[in-house]
Parts: sequence; C-alpha cells; structure tokens
Amino acid sequence: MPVLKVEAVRKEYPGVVALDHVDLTLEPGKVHILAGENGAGKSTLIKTITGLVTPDEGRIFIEGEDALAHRALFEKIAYVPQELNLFAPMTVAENMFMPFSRSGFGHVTVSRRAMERAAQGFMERFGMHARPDQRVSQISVPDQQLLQIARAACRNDFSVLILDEPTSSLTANETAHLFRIIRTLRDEGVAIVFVSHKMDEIFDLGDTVTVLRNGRSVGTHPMSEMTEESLIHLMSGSNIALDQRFQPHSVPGEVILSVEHMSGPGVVDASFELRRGEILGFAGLVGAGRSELMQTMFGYHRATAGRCVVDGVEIPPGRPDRSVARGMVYLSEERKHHGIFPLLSVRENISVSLLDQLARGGIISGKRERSRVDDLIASFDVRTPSPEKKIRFLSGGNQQKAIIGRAMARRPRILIFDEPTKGIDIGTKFQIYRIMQQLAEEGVGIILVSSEMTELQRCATRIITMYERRINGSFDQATTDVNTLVGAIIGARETRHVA
Ligand SMILES: Nc1ncnc2c1ncn2[C@@H]1O[C@H](COP(=O)(O)OP(=O)(O)OP(=O)(O)O)[C@@H](O)[C@H]1O
Repeated sequence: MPVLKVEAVRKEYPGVVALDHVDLTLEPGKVHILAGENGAGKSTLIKTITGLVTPDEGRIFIEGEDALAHRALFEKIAYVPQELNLFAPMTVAENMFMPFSRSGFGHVTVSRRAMERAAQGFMERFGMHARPDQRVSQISVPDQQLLQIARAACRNDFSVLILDEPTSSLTANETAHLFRIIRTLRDEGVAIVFVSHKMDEIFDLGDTVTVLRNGRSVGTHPMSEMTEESLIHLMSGSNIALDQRFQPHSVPGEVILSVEHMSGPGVVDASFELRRGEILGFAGLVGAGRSELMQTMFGYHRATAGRCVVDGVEIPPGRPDRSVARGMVYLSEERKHHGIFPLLSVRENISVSLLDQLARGGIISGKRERSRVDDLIASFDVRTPSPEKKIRFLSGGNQQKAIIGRAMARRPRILIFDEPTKGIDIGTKFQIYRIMQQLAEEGVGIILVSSEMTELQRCATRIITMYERRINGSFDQATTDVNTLVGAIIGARETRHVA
C-alpha cells in the first residue's frame, strides 16, 4: 500500500495556479524525486503534503486515511525545508524536543539531563557530530539538517521524509554522509521525497521521478528509464543541448583588477589578475576561502595585508562603497541575507539599485522605472504574476533571477558572481551563462565562484583553484582536464601555474 497518495490537488495564489490537479503516490522504501523548473510548484506540493498549505481542491491520504480530515496524520511526515527553521540560541536537545508537551518532556519541570540523554540516542542514529548541550548557532549546517530530521523522528515514527534541496550548502563529504543516512532510512522502509536541481544527485539517489511543469504533473517515471536529456526535456518542454560552451569569443584585454598578496579573515596571501572580457573561474571546496577572498577584496571584510587595485587605483581596505564607485558589483551567494528585501515588491527590489540611473534632476520617473523593470523581468525570465508582487512569494530560483537582473542592470565593469546558479534550473542556468558570455564580450571582467565543475568548464576561460585559504593553482580551462582541477581543489597536487 502506498504511504501517501495525493489526488488532484489544486492550489491557487493570487494571479498564479501553483498546483493544477497534481497526483503523487509515494511507496515505502523508495526515493521519489520531485523535479521541475523554478516556480514549477515543487515547494508548494511539498507544503501541501506536510500540512503547511491546505489545498483548494483535492485529497491527501496518509497510510490510507484522509489527512485533510485527520490532520494529526501529517505528523507522520518529516520535513527538512530549504531554509532550516531551528531556534539558533537554544541547544540541540531543546530544539529536538520542543514543544516539550508533545515530546513526553511535558512535566512541570524538564530534566535537562534526561532530555540530553534522550537526544544523544537520536543524534547517534543520525550520525550527528554535535553535542546535545551545544547551541544550534554553534553547530554545522549538515548537523542542523540532521537535527531537523531527528526532531521529526523523536516525536513520531515518520513514514515519509521530505528533503528540499538539502545539499546546497554542503561539501562533498557532508553530502555523502547525508546520502548514507537517507539510504539507511530508505532501507528501513521510509518513503523519501527528494528535491534537487543537481542531476548527479537525482540519478544517484532516485528510484522514481515526478516532473512538474507550470503547476502540472507531466509524468511519473522510473529513474532507470530516464536520461539526463529526457529529464531536462520533460522539465522544460524543450530541447537543451548539454554540450554548449559559453566562453567569450573575444580576446581578453588589459588587466582591470589586480589583487596583490591579500590576507584577511579566511584568506591568506592571495594574488591574481583579472582582464577585461574574461570569465575567471574560482574552484575550491566549500570553506576553501573563495567567498572570503571575494568579500575581502570587495571590502566587506577588512584586509589585514595586501592590496586590491582597480584600473590602477587602489581600493582602501574595508570600503565596499569605493569598490562600487569603481564599477565592481558583488553578487553574494547568501541571497536571503545580502540580496533581497523580502517585504518589497519585485519592482522595488530591482529598481532599488538603479535609482541613480532612473533619476533626472533628483526626480525618479515612475514610467521610466516601470519600463526598465519590465525589460529586466522579461530578459531574465523572472516568473511573477506582476512586478508588484512581494518578492518573498516568488520561488527561490525566480528571486535569484531578479537579483541577477538587478546586478546586470548597473552595467558593471567587474562582476563577481558567487555561486550564481545555486538552486536554479538548467534552462535558466544556460540563460545566465549566455548573459555572462555577452557581458564579457562587451568588455566586462567576470569572476565566477562556483562549486560546480561543469559550470566552470562551460563558462570560464581560466580557473584559479583554492585550497585551505590559499590560491594553489591557475589553469587554462581549454587545456586542463577535470582530474587536474579536482586534484588541486582537494590539495592532492603540487601547486601549478599553467596559465
Ligand atoms: N505564498 C505564496 N503566495 C503567492 N504565490 C506563491 C506563494 N508560494 C508560491 N507561490 C507561487 O507559486 C508558484 C510555485 O512556486 P514554488 O515555490 O512551489 O515553485 P518551486 O518549483 O518550488 O520553485 P524553486 O525551484 O524555484 O524553488 C510560483 O509562481 C510562486 O511564485
């Protein structure tokens, strides 16, 4: 018997049908992939199965019973959301058992020791490295994810575990650890739902896939019958040639950015140069120091040594305003923290950085603003029912496209992209690559920090590798094979400077 059956579920938000009569059946002991482009409805479907969103129409059966009539059944579903919702100032054990009344610790006084002992058992089961008395703010992201699973497990024996893009902040080792836990749970009979835009993960873990497109299900298939091409075709409804390359065709020009012996928080003695019209890739493991280097160079962090020179002019340490004035734009990977204004509309989020371009004599023309924003929404394919929609209601990928559109609109001279396609579907990724290529050909110098080797190979002209806070190699993309690059990022090779 299926553990969960969704029948003809429909959910409409103002101006958008997020789910249009979608069916889904989950079998115990299987990994079910939910795939689809940004905004296809994956997160909304997940929220209906977890009971967070009540559908307008349709039925949900959990272990054969009507869950919309008996909502306690939703407790059989464990959910690890994209953005973890833990209480950072409280301990691991407290997070696991709160609210205490529902976890058997609901007496007048709660014995901390007993709670921590109980927590220890779950932590061992899920392979967590933290201690039960540690505050959540002090434990690693993978431990936080495992805690989110343990938290669901300690209340009820769950029969379904849902993971929504769980690996976007994990290193390869951490991902492997999470996958081991997922496989163990699957073998114990849990039905797993896994959402990811990463093809290797989908093919590695999945038994079955359901593809959503524009709120509709376009099919459920065994993974063994799918190829990467056929899956992408189902998701996008069109053919995308996977062997495309996006290196700029123009010859790189003069040096526009030069970083000399720069040290700062998380980075030691980094030196490199960026030329006009090139796409310079930065490869390395999570934590190797790539983002730290970008942030120090840009001025978010204060450099303790070294210099950053743009067009022959030194940027004083700790002065991002000077970097911006010199035409540098840094697009951070932490969209939620540095990127969006969640309470503002899509229009306001885009136009906020264009104010100086839109203003004439101190007055901002509403008409100019609207037409500029409309152009950007169209060229970056930001799917929103209206520019007036609050940006937080857009799917994650569409928020990212809006921010990229905003950054591009400033016509920067130097553009630093830090993991620009995290959580973005492949069709949109290719659109972003094409835009990068075009900008580079127009003379913009682009730095691309990416954890995806295929992304670097598709776009970069040169690739710099970092390992343990230092630059340890610089490679010409065209003449370097992937093993050499991987060797450098795991610190297995001698430092090499090929380019
Ligand atoms: N609370 C909400 N209010 C209004 N619209 C919403 C809300 N939640 C989702 N939507 C809309 O519903 C559609 C489906 O969004 P959903 O987040 O389910 O997509 P997704 O497939 O998870 O995308 P992604 O891969 O980008 O995370 C989108 O058009 C989104 O803007």
